[in-house]
Amino acid sequence: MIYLAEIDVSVYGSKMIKRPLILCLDQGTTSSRALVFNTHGRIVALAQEEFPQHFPRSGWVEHDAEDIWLSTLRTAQSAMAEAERGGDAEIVSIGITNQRETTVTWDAVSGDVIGRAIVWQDRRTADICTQLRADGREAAISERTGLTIDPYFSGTKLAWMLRNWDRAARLSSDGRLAFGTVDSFLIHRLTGGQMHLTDETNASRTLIYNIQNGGWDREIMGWLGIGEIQLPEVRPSSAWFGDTKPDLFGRSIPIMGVAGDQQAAAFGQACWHPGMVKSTYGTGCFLLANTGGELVQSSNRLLSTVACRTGTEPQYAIEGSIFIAGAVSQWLRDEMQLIKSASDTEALASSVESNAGLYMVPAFTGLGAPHWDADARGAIYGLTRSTSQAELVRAALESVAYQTLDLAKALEADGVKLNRLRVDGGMVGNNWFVQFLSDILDVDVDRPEIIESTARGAAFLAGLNAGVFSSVEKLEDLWQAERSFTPTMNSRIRNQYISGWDKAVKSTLYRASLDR
Ligand SMILES: Nc1ncnc2c1ncn2[C@@H]1O[C@H](COP(=O)(O)OP(=O)(O)O)[C@@H](O)[C@H]1O
Ligand SMILES: O=P(O)(O)OC[C@H](O)CO
Repeated sequence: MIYLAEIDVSVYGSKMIKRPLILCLDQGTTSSRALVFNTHGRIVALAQEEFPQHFPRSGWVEHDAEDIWLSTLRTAQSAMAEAERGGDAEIVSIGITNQRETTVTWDAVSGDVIGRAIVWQDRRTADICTQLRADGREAAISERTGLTIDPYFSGTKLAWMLRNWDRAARLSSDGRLAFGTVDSFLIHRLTGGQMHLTDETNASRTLIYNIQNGGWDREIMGWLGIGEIQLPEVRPSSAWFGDTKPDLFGRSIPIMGVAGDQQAAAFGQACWHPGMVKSTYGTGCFLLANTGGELVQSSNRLLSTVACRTGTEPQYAIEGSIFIAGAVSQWLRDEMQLIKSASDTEALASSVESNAGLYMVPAFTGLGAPHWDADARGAIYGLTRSTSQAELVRAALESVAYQTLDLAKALEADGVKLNRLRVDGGMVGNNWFVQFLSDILDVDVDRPEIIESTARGAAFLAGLNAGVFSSVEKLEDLWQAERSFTPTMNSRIRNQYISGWDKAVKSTLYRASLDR
């Protein structure tokens, strides 16, 4: 199979086709999106569906895996029909990128999903984490997995399912319980149950995968009480992950690239060299710094994680994970009903001159890096009789920038200086927020032309593997900044703002310690 990508005409088998395209399935926390990319890395079709979030108890977050599957399938079919309309273009390869850590189990024989998927934000396994720590497992888990013990990761979620769902326990003793992250579940469904696979970036978020030797860690599984389970086989991100079942898309299409959404975003942002940093603002915020072939262990409570690779050598990144970023706007819209749409936040925040001493710590599902406090809960400090809707909205947006600063400080303490930041994700459409971020970080912030970096990264992986893109170097030229934001804030005000935030976080952590 040869693709003459540069001139946009290809030979596919014996058939001449014009315009080879890549379909990317971007399965996020709040919506499933399907995007079709051409050989210039541009989007030619897009379909998106939000799906229900379930919050059955305080701190619990669930998805119905069938919603994940059906919304993925529908958006894929719709984007594909749009992109191939006219008959002069053809999708030749599929890339998958997904919300990470979210845990799905199914019956390996019937394919039936067991219970709901437990989402990465879910905190129900805090007790299992406390027990692991009490058993003295922290150092070994951190060294082998690059992660910290926290409910965020898949391992304790899987352990919880086995302890609490009779059907899961029964299937496990019969040797037919399959475990997977969302990529794995989608691959299983897309291939008609033929393939049980995952990629190494997703595996590296499970807490049961050893990133030092690249294999599932049976000892950690034993500590968690995870016995007989069918685990997915792990492949590099740019590899063959099976062909789709012919009846889904009218023909079989190869799945040629898979990556967790944050590693895919780093790849789509062309952060291919050590020291390059990107931060994605979707539901949460995830800052990844490329460390190349070096597995850097953080001394400042950041995570070590596997990055996408196209060569033979493993690649790594250091990551800071924040649980609530764009989700603050959703909370203002859905729970507080202060705004009609997330984009209303920009005009409201711009309408006030200063933050009026108001701070919101959005620890709705605990605090992630660098604090890792599963018991912390959200708080607002500095309310007065004159506090306005606009000030509250501004405090919510500001909190995302301060949380990023906390990550940047930890990164710097680990020896990686943040010189410049590439941003993407739904929230960076908000100019006020990106300017405030640049002011608080005191660095230039680049927003790329295509903010769908996650999908683009997965399309790059699948396209490189399919031969649609000839080399990583050529792809580097496709990255363009749409706008760069330069710091303009006076340093006295900046320091004053940061000091107010630091006190707000300290108070929140103190309060959590009183509740324990
Ligand atoms: N203009 C905006 N200002 C602030 N937040 C926004 C804006 N536009 C979108 N968001 C937030 O960004 C998130 C959507 O981003 P997206 O990258 O699609 O997330 P995900 O992949 O996690 O589903 C939502 O939480 C939404 O509230
Ligand atoms: O759905 P997103 O884009 O907020 O990403 C979720 C992350 O992968 C969780 O680790």
